[in-house]
Parts: sequence; structure tokens; C-alpha cells
Amino acid sequence: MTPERRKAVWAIYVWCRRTDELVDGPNSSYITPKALDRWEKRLEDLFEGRPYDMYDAALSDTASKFPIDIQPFRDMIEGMRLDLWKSRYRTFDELYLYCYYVAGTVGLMTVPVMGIAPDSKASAESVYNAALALGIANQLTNILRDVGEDSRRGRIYLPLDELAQAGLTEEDIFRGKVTDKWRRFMKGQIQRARLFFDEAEKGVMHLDSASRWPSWHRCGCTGRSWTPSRRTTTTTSPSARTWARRRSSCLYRPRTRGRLFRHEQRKAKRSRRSDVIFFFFFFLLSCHPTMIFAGCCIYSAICLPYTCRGI
Ligand SMILES: CC(C)=CCC/C(C)=C/CC/C(C)=C/CC/C(C)=C/[C@@H]1[C@@H](COP(=O)(O)OP(=O)(O)O)[C@]1(C)CC/C=C(\C)CC/C=C(\C)CCC=C(C)C
Repeated sequence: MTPERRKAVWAIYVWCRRTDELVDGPNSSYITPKALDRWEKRLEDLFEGRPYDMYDAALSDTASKFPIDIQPFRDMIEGMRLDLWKSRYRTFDELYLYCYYVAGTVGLMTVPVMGIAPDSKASAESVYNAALALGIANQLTNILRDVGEDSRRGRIYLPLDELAQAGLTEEDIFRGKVTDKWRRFMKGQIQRARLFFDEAEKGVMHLDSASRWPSWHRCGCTGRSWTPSRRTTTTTSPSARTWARRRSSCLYRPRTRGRLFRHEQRKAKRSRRSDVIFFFFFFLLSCHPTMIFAGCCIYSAICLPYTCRGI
């Protein structure tokens, strides 16, 4: 991604994270619909160029540089309002609307920043639909990953009608017992999430070429790289815990981060080595004052190059 776009996505991410923290963070028990109304007023102010703090200013700057629309941001706040009172979802349609609010909106927010490839033959609507699908797919994956955590907070996002069809009850969810019924149910839920990832993947190649990698990675990492391929006939799909473990093991970590870390490690090792050699010489030579000068010359000849390279 270009630096401008990267900064813009970060600004959107920070706003989304702060919005999510209002209802999922440490102070969520104090949040009220009125507080969300005030948060929405701040959103309108920042879109009109009147940011409240430096984080709002980053999004305000993004709104002045990219054709982002305020509506997906408003809709995400609407999703947080739902989370204040709604803890059950009777059907997938109900759950889909929630996923649109809290996650599909992320795709709609970010496409104007990432840009559609100038030579793309796809309609803008199809690209936005793919972006929406990636958000939905990510949220469905999160819901399947967090069944236990959500149930401990009294929340069941899984559609109740589908649970009943699978012979499962709310009590089964709160009990957290992994049975064959549960495995069969989860396999169906996972397959549906995969369909949304498939939908999203179709759209990634229509993004501006500089923006495909992070989106592709978000598709592939949370969707394809560890979902069983269609050819394998798994008798039991991985449990939600397995999905979570695999997902967290393949979260997108830029390769450069690994390279930088190894370089820092080597640098630290070199400077430690030259320090040890220095103190060894200094200790030996400090026993005989006239040797200190000679020792410093030897140290400079042997160790200084290491130390300089370490810097
Ligand atoms: C390039 C790129 C991937 C940009 C997206 C970055 C961005 C703005 C992410 C915002 C995520 C966020 C914090 C949203 C707030 C609400 C929320 C928590 C949504 C759920 C995310 C979960 O976040 P996380 O993985 O950290 O899980 P926990 O908080 O620990 O539970 C969601 C699951 C939504 C995430 C949605 C996306 C990543 C959708 C991104 C879609 C695109 C980038 C569109 C790509 C375009 C095409 C054409 C496919």
C-alpha cells in the first residue's frame, strides 16, 4: 500500500477500534445509547473538519483526501447500539444485519482508500459487495472463534433456529460441551463463512494493485489457509478452538517485521560480545598501569570495528 493509503487505513482502523472498544472495552459497562449518540455527533463533526482530538483529526484528514462516505461509519455505531441490548439472534438474516453493521461496514469504509484498479472491468458495486463479504466473513469467523467467550458474557450470536435444527440448545452453548452434534453444526457454520471469503476473493483482484496484498492476506489468512479443502472429506470439522488456534497462528504478520527482529538480535549479540572483550582486556590491564595504553590499542584494533558495525 502507498504511505498515504496506509495512513488512511490506519486512521479508519483506529476509529473502528475505538468504536468497538466503547461496547467491548474495559469501560463498556458504562456505555449508554446516549453516549453512542455523542460518539456519532463527534463523527459528524470530524467529517465536517472539526475533529475533537488527534485520532479524530487523522480520520478527518483521510476524509479530506479520499472519497470516504460517512454512512458506513454511522452504520458501525448502529451495530454497537445493537450490542447494548441484543444478545440473541433468532435467524441468520438477523445475524447477517449485525455482521454488516460491525464488520461489513469496514469493507465499505476502506474501498475508497484502497481504490479500484483503473483497468478493472468489474462494476464498483461488485467490488463493494466483495469488500462487504470480507467483513461478513471475518465477523462470522470471529463469532465461531469466540462462542465460549461470548457465552460467558451471556451472548449467543449463533442463529437460534439453526442451533435448534441441529438439536442444540442455549444450555449446550453455556455448558461448552463439544459433541458430534456440535461438530456437525460448526462444520455447516464454517462452510457458510467460507462462502463469504470466496465471494471476497473474487473482488480483491479488482482493487488497485498496491492495495491487494493486505486484503488478499485477510482473505487467505482467516479463510483459506486453514479451512479444510473441499477435496478432504473430514468426518468432523475442527472444533471452534482448533479454528481459533489455527487462525491466531496465521494472523497477518508482515515478513519485514521478522527480518527487522533478527537484525536487531544480531546487533545486540555483537555489541554484547564487544563489551565482554573490552571488560576482559580492561580487567587484565588494569592490574598493571603501564599496560593500560597497550590494552586500549589492542582493544581499538580488535573490538572497535565490531562496536562500530553494531551501531
Ligand atoms: C487492508 C485492510 C485489511 C483494512 C481493514 C483494516 C480495518 C479498518 C479494520 C477494522 C477492524 C475493526 C477493529 C473494526 C471494529 C469492529 C470490529 C471489531 C470488527 C471485527 C473485526 C475483528 O477485529 P479483530 O480481528 O481484531 O478481532 P477482535 O477484535 O480481536 O475480536 C472484524 C471481524 C471486522 C474486520 C473486517 C475486516 C478486516 C474487513 C476488511 C475489508 C476490506 C479491507 C475490504 C477489502 C476489499 C475487497 C474488495 C475484498
